[in-house]
Amino acid sequence: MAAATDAAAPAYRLVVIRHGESEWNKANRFTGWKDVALTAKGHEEAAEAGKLIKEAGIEFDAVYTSVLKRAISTMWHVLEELDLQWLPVTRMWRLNERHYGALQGLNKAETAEKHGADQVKIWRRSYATPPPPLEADDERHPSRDRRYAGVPADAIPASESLKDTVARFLPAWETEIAPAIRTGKRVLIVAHGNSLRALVKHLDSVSEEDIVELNIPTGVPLVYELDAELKPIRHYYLGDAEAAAAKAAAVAAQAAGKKE
Ligand SMILES: O=C(O)[C@H](O)COP(=O)(O)O
Repeated sequence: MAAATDAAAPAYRLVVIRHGESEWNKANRFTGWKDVALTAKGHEEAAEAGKLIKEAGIEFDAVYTSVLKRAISTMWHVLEELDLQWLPVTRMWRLNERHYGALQGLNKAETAEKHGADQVKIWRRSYATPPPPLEADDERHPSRDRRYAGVPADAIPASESLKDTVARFLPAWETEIAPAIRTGKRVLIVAHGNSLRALVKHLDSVSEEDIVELNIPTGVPLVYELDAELKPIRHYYLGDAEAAAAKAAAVAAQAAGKKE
């Protein structure tokens, strides 16, 4: 795609979507790399995301997603709504959700009751503080999951801060996704709340202070219009902006939410 001549006209457009509601989103549990499925509502959200993209007349040439089924299933719904099931898909562990360490499986509200709301907000939204790690011999440790067999042992996390997530996400962006966009490929990324926070922080140069208050809603297409240097000109959610903002606020409030 030629670089835009009009300053307001984007050179490129990127669409990113957080997966639809998952079983552990519904149960208000820390999920991270636990490979949970979408709920019925999550499947509906994913199909609705595809419909919104189709109504907006947006097309794609390449799709990137994680190796977790809540993102992969969301991608399938979107491609089905667009009748683009044939598109090339790249599944990358680097697009996985942030690893939540030993918090994975715990209820967020119960964890806030036990450790305090401030501590949970630090674990969920701070930039450089990781959650407590998994022990190496924990059966949940990713080194025991054959889908990560090709990942160097020192790259497999037992817990991740957002800073760690940015550091392992960016090689995927710099070496595969951004070059594809620069060749003119119209790209869709279907990923996770915190791996997308990592991308948004990079794209918009969000400060370590401001990133604390950024939350990504499930299943709502986020459109980035980029200039020739892949710098954002503007970004916006498709569909009802107030509904997207309300969903993002609900994500922020989960630590005070549902107990099991
Ligand atoms: O991994 C999870 O628990 C969620 O997908 C993201 O959780 P968070 O919004 O609490 O970071």
